[in-house]
Amino acid sequence: MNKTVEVLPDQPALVARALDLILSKLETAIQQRGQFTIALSGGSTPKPLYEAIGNQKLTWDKIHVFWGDERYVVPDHPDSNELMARRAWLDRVPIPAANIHAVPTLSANPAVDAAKYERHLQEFFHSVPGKFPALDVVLLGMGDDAHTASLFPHTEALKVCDRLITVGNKDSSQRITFTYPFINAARSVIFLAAGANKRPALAQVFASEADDFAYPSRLIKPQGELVWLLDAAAGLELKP
Ligand SMILES: O=C(O)[C@H](O)[C@@H](O)[C@H](O)[C@H](O)COP(=O)(O)O
Repeated sequence: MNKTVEVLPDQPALVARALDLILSKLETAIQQRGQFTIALSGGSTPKPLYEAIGNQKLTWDKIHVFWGDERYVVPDHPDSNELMARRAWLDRVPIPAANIHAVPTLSANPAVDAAKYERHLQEFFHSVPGKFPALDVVLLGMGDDAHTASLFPHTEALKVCDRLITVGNKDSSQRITFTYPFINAARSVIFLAAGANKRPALAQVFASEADDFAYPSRLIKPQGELVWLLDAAAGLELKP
């Protein structure tokens, strides 16, 4: 694992750096493999990044968008990660509808939809059960409790290591999430974390010893590249 930690002066600088990184990986991926695959995170931090990507002139037919996690709500629900990304970016660019690989949430059974998303990913990547296909980029945020995607502390989702997709739980609300082994198969994992409220969780995630199940972002150790992009408020005391 190749880990880098960058502390940017503020959130606009963090977004600008994330955009640079993603555009560079997009260009390399399309040159080398003819397509670019990215999994998006929800939350508030990435929204300006999605808006910035939506302002770019890119070869949209070669770009495929997935979600690393999704709330178990209908796609037009205000909590939907898909809705946020569509409004901020995807509905503003000529990306083919087939390139937007939204998480299914309409079967009224999260486990059924998780399995459905897994099958879709396996078909897209021509992979077989037991293999973890590599996305070019998985974008992640981190909650104040050190959760990432919908992998929350001390939940069953953290024990799922033989699937790509599973059901996550935040208190009583159900989610669909990449498993941590699937995230770790990515060529690049980019965390975006901003705000002083992230400091206590970051201290645990970066500590040499701590309980991975209490601080799930610790489980993210990709075979490829791990990049933490922090603003100064979040990264002030970090000794990478
Ligand atoms: O569906 C979600 O909410 C996200 O995927 C979640 O994991 C998010 O990334 C973190 O909670 C950080 O959220 P902020 O960016 O708002 O701090």
